[in-house]
Amino acid sequence: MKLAILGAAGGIGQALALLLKNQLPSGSELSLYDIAPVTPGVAKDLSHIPTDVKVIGFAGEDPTPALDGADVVLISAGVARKPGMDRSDLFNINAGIVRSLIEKVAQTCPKALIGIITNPVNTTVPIAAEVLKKAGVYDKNRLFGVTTLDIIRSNTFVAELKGKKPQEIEVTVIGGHSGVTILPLLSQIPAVNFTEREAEELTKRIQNAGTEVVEAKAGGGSATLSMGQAAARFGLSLIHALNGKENIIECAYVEGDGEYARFFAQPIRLGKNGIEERLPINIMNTFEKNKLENMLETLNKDIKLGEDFINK
Ligand SMILES: NC(=O)C1=CN([C@@H]2O[C@H](COP(=O)(O)OP(=O)(O)OC[C@H]3O[C@@H](n4cnc5c(N)ncnc54)[C@H](O)[C@@H]3O)[C@@H](O)[C@H]2O)C=CC1
Ligand SMILES: O=C([O-])CC(=O)C(=O)O
Repeated sequence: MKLAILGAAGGIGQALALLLKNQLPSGSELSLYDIAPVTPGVAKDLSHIPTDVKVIGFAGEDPTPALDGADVVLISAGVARKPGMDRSDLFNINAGIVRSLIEKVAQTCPKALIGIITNPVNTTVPIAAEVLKKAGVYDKNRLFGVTTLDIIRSNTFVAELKGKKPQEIEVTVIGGHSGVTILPLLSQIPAVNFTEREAEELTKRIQNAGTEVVEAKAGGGSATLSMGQAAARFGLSLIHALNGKENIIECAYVEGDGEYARFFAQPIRLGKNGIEERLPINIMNTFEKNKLENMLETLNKDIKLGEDFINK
């Protein structure tokens, strides 16, 4: 299997590449691309780690050589937030970057499973879908907005609050990937109960966790290491599913049945063709139902912005 990272020289890209060099199945290929000239050097550096994963690096304007034959493409190319910015402030720069990279994916490896990390995810995923559609190669089972960071953060924060082991908690997080559109289904965690106040405060912390990191990094960027871990988990799930492993469940921001919005983060079962099944979203309590209701206007606006960017 070949996995390509676009944006591989960045904070997320390098952390992700390191984790994948160590965790991809034996015989895999890791292909690194970034406009930054350091990228072949990042690949060279990683190539000295003794695992049976081949790493090659490409820099410059054209990602085509890096994409050639890729089975999975993870995209973290673009700019990150600084304090005072909202994820939507990244749209002006990142929308064009995602468009041009996806055009190359459509030409070079149209069957690849694509994971979009670049923010604003609520909007960059619809952009990618529309570009692929225009190229005649869109398959809604193969395009994912990577929201795994919301899940691993939720697992950590719930475990902290309830004195549990974080590895034993798995929270379903639905909606999108910004502010009010991030909705952890705390009521669905087995054997863990929250007071109304705990649920309110924890939901707010999970929704603001990206900002927590942006402020703590004081102008030096946003989450890169935890995101590297999240993207490695998601990328490995895609690779294992392509390799035939069954019953791999992840939450991701994907095109679904449109019940709430055209794109919606939800639990999915992965397989050899990407999404095998969109799993039902379990019954929510009133608190969560209200939060869901309240996010939809924002989420649908974010989606339309992406669709219009390509179609208008
Ligand atoms: N989905 C999620 O949960 C998360 C998403 N992000 C987003 O991920 C993106 C990347 O974040 P970082 O790695 O921290 O940023 P970074 O600035 O460290 O790295 C971005 C990399 O993209 C490269 N790049 C820019 N334009 C490019 C192009 N046209 N082609 C190829 N490479 C290009 C840059 O040279 C740089 O190496 C940001 O948009 C950030 O908001 C960050 C954290 C979580
Ligand atoms: O907050 C940001 O800008 C980066 C991000 O998406 C996250 O950390 O969840």
